[in-house]
Formats: sequence, C-alpha cells, structure tokens
Amino acid sequence: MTTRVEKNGLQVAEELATFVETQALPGSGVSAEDFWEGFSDLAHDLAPRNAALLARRDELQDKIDQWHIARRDTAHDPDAYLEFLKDIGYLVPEGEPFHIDTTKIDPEIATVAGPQLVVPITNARFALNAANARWGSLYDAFYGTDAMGSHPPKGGYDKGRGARVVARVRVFLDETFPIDGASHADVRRYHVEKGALLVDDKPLSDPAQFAGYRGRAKAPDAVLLVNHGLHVELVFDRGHVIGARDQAGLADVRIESAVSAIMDCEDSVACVDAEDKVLAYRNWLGLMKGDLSETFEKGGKTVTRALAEDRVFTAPDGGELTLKGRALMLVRNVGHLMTNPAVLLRDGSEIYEGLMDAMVTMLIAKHDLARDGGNSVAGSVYVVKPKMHGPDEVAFTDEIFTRVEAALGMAQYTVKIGIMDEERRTSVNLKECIRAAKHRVAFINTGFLDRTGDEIHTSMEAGPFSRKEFIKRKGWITAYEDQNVDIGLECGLRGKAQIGKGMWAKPDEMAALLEQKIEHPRAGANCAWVPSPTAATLHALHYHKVNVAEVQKKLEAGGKRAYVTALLDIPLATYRRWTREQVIREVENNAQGILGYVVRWIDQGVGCSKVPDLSGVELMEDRATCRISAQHIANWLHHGVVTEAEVGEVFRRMAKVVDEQNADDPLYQPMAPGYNGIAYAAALDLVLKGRQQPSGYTEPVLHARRLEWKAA
Ligand SMILES: CC(=O)SCCNC(=O)CCNC(=O)[C@H](O)C(C)(C)COP(=O)(O)OP(=O)(O)OC[C@H]1O[C@@H](n2cnc3c(N)ncnc32)[C@H](O)[C@@H]1OP(=O)(O)O
Ligand SMILES: O=CC(=O)O
Ligand SMILES: [Mg+2]
Repeated sequence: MTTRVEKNGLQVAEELATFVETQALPGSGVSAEDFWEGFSDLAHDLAPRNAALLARRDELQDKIDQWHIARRDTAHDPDAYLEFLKDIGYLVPEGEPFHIDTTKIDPEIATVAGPQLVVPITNARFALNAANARWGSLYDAFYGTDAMGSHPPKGGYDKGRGARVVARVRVFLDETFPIDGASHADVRRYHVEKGALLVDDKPLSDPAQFAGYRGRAKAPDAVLLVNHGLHVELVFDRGHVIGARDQAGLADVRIESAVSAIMDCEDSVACVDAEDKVLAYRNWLGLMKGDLSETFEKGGKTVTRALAEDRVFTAPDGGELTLKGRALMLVRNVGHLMTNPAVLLRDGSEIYEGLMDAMVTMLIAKHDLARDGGNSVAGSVYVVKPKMHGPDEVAFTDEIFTRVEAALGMAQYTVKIGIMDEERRTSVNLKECIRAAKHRVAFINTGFLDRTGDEIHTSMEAGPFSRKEFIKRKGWITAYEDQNVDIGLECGLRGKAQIGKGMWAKPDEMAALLEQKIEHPRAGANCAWVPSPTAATLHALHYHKVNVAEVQKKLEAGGKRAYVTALLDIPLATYRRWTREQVIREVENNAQGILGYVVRWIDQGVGCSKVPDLSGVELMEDRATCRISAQHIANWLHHGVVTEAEVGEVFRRMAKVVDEQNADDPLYQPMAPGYNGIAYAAALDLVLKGRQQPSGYTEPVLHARRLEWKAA
C-alpha cells in the first residue's frame, strides 16, 4: 500500500514527495510551495486535454479500421485512401514554408555531427558510462569487438591482434589527417614548433587540423587533431604496454565518440510506480548536478565510476583549450499515453506520466542551468518527446513545456524539444508537427522501430503484413526516412538542430555496424543512435569520412525526394505464398524475442535487454521492438495466417528456449514447464490482446503485469 502525502490537491507517493523536497528542490531556486502549486495546476488543467488527444487517436483508428473492413475484398485504391485520410483529419493540410527559430542550441546539437548514444537512465553504472562516452579508445573498440572481422581470443593480450589494430588505426589517421608524402605508420616523432604540429619534420597536409597538445611541445603527452568538428587525441606514453612497443610512443588513440547521449526514461526502462520513477529522477539529478557516482564489482575489483572531467589542452597559439569530457545529455520523457500511480489527482485518477516527467525532469535540469560549464553551455534543456501522433500532440507538448517553464521560473523556450518521428500520423504530417514547436525544436529523429509497430497497428484491418524482414525492405520505409531529412532541411534544421536516424539494434555486431551505419551520415543525418559506448566510437569514424553539412547542402539543392503517397504505401504481404515452415519460423522468431524481453521486464524490472534470436545473433530488445513483434503476430492471428493454437504451441516451445538462454542467471525464474507465471501471461497478452492495445503499444500490458508482480 502506497503511503501518500497531500500536496495542493495531489496525492503524492511519499518517496516521490521526499525526493522532490529534499533532493530535487534544494538549490534549484524553486520553492516547495511554487513547485506543488505549479505541478497540481499542470496535472489538473491538462489531464482533460491529454485524455481528449488519446480519444482522438482511438476515433481515427476506428475510422481507419472500418475503412479497411468495408473494402476487404477489393483492391486497395491509394487515391481514395488519401482522400479518406484527409477527410477524417488524419492528414492535415500543409501550410506555408517556414524555418524553425530555436535559439541557444549547443554545438553538439547544431553543428557537430556525430553518434548519439541512448541509455536506460535507471542504470546508474551505464548512464555514467554513457555520459563519459564522449571520448572512447579506438584501440579498445577495434581490439575488443569483431570490427576487424574476428573476436578477440580469450586470455591475455594477443600481440598479433594488437599489431593489426595499431595498423588499422594508422590507416584511419592517414585517411583523416594525411601528411603529404608520408604515413602515420612510419612516423617516429610528433612535436610542436611555433604553434604547428610536425610529424617527424612535416606538417599535416591541412595544418589547421592540429587543435592542441598536452605536455611539452617538444615531446607532447598528447596531440589533439580535429576533423569535421570531431576531435581525435593521440596519447603518447613510452612507459605504457602499447606505447613502449610503438616507434612514436603512441599508446592510444582516443576519439570523440558519443557527442550527445539520451538519458532514457522511456522505452528502455521499466518504471511503473513511484519507486521506479524516483530511481530514474535521482540518476538524472546526479547527472545534472555532476555528482552521480556508482560503486560496483568488475573483474574481481571494486570500481567507483563518476562523471568525467573536461579535458584541457594547450591550443596552437599557446592559450588554453578546454573540451567537454562528457556527452551533451538529453532526457527522454515518456509520451502522452501512460498514467502512473506515483501521483493521484483530486478525483483519484492517476497522473499522466508525461506531465510528471516534464515537471520533474525540467526542475532537475535547473541545477545544470544554474552552474557554469555544466551540461548545456548555451543554457538549454533538451527533452526528447516520443510517440506523439500528429501536430496537435506536438502543440500539446509545447504547451506543457511552456507551462512548466512558467511554473519553475525558466524563460520560455529554455526547454528544447526532440521530436521522435516514430508514429505514422507524425510522419505524414511532419512539417506541421515541426511548425507546432518551431521555437523549440532541436531535433527530429526517425524512430523506425516504433514506426514499424505503428505501421502494422494502423493498418491492422488492411490484411496480413509481410514478414518482418520484408516490411523493412518495402518502399514506405525509404520514403519515411528520406522525407524526414527533406522536411528537416526544408524547415531550416541545417546548422541549428539534429536530423537523426535510428538505433543500431545488433549491439555485438560491430563489423556490420562499420560497414552499414555509414549510410546514416550519407543520408544527411547529423546524428544516429547507437546502443553502447563502443558502438559510438566505431560509428564516429563514419562522421570523419562523411561531411554531413556538405551532404545536407546537396540534398537541400536537390529538392524533395519523397512524397506522402509513398509513405502511405502499406507494406502488406503481396503474394502470401508462405510455406507452413516459413509461417511458423516467423512466429517463433517474434515469440522468442517477446518472451526473452518480457520475462526480464516483468520479473527483474529490466527495460532493455540483449536477446539472442533463433540464429544466435544478439538483438537489442526494448518496448519498441517488442511492439513490432507483438503486433506482427496479432496481425497474422487476426487474418488467419496462424491459429491461436499454433501461437500457443510456439510460445510454450520458445519459453523453453528462453529458459535455456537464461540458465546462468541466478535471478531468473523459468517459465516452463508450468507456463503459469506473470511474465509468461504478459507475453501472451501482448499478442492475444495485441489488436486492442492503444496504437499497439506494449506499455499498458507491461505496466499492469509488473505492478501485479510487485504486489505479489
Ligand atoms: C527503439 C528505441 O527506443 S532504442 C533506445 C533504447 N535502447 C537503448 O537505450 C539501448 C541501450 N543499450 C543497452 O541497454 C545495452 O547496451 C544492452 C541492453 C543492449 C546490452 O547490455 P549488456 O548485455 O549488459 O551489454 P554488454 O555486456 O555487452 O556491455 C556492458 C558494458 O557496456 C556498457 N554499456 C552497454 N550499453 C551501454 C549504454 N547504452 N550506455 C553506456 N554504457 C553501456 C556497460 O556500462 C558495461 O560496461 P561496464 O561493465 O564498464 O559498466
Ligand atoms: O525510439 C526509437 C524507435 O525506433 O522507436
Ligand atoms: Mg521509439
């Protein structure tokens, strides 16, 4: 039973109230009276609007369902469909051209193109690591992964592999920082003379790439280079195990990696009540005040991790150059859908969680604004808002932020918005969505995972969808990705804001990342998501190869490539000549991913997991990937591609597979042979009740079942 305290008509769980009053408010410049009054007004005034927006989602979905049901046996008519979507107000008219006029944007968002790391905020160890992932060792990233084609051998340092890594990194240096008529591979000495870097006795082909050094000019401890705004630090240490063997004493190459990082309160966490929300908010507070630390066991040692300090160099002109040691941090709030029992309103209903996130995460960010040289040097707060459906919902977010700014005594538009372009009604109305928050837009990002889930749910009644792998290959997704960039550029985001691309969802496949993720900067994205610091370091190499600002200029000049009609091309299965094996394999794949993810969510409160697929490839699973898998099976069930009995049989078999995959986890509770646990029931609910879930989201089922588990 939650103990609650009354605050201006809100019934607040005691642990949340205590956290706010004893930790978040002191030093923020906001009094408890003002905070609770503002919070209560926000929660009570905006709840009916929030509810109305959700009702509008249902109303439109219902009309779309009916439209498809009425035309089941006729060929799809794209023109009639387009007119219908306009008639019902799903598709809104596009207004006059405009540019965003967001101000006070940090360079990490506006001008420096680079990787964006996402991390579950409830895991302090990971969150600290993410903030510190601004700099990563290129030697470690190559040595410790499959990036060069093989995995490191078990046991101690492999000298042969080490030598290949050093040679590979020298190739990167030659490509990125060429020296006329020489190679970094042959250099014996890097030194500074009269403000210029000399490599042996030659300057870099472009001497302006020399950005600074540390130590003595004649024999620096570190040399700092810069390319496309991203820094690279050559670390010299002849006493180091690597440096001792290197002719130039080069011990490591550390590169700017996670230029920005999203501290995620949404799809990668499992926060269902006050206890969970306080954990998330406490970590955010530590990040914003700069005092978060975590002690844990690693490799038989006790390690304490804290936030990295800024890095100080001597500039070429002899002055001091300070570079940030941490990624620029953004916080992802939850969307408009969920409520949370951490706070109850006067009528006893639960607070909309998005309103609570806005109020508390922005209060906490005031600690950063109050100090010099913290997270945002420009004086902004960056909030990523997911899962909005169309311009009215973006306008609503803008209003929430304005209300919170006023309540907390912040200037209007201090808080910037990152718009996740991940619901179909947002994609098809993207320009109007950006317009609705044009004074504070700092990013748009194609969250293609949620977007795929919404694609299936929106057209659930239109027929069976292609297999998951083939949905990705159809025209709609290219149109969606291209249009996002085109519209971002049309709305003036170049040089001001991020046009971002989605997650690399295979956390252990770094060779494939190196080969494939260069497509993101090539497509004009000035950031793209990575799941880990190592992935950030390797993806950073792509931004050294591709000058995104130039790509964006070319795309702008080339004009629009994608139109809404292409986005509306529903990726239904065309021939449906699947063999029974193919159908069952597809369901197995989806069921296994759902079960592997959900069992940790429900039983252990882990919101993002690595789950091996049936061929053994580890996949990042979060609520968005789970949404796709669940909606896919729900769609095939609904259209009779597979029966409920078959799905039940596959689930039982896959539960055994997942049990085996987790056999080494002492906290793990097997699902088989009883199949009567809460987690198993949750996984089945997601599928069997999938069609009835709002927009096909997984949150309602997961929250309800996790609360049930906690109560039990
Ligand atoms: C659709 C969407 O919304 S995508 C956005 C949501 N997804 C995410 O946020 C993905 C974030 N990534 C993760 O949570 C994790 O990388 C997972 C779950 C995919 C894999 O986790 P694990 O299996 O524990 O990773 P693994 O064992 O390979 O590596 C753990 C190490 O990497 C670090 N690490 C892994 N991911 C991250 C991360 N995102 N940020 C910072 N550090 C990380 C950990 O700190 C740990 O290092 P440490 O021992 O020094 O602390
Ligand atoms: O949030 C990201 C997505 O792909 O969904
Ligand atoms: Mg998403």
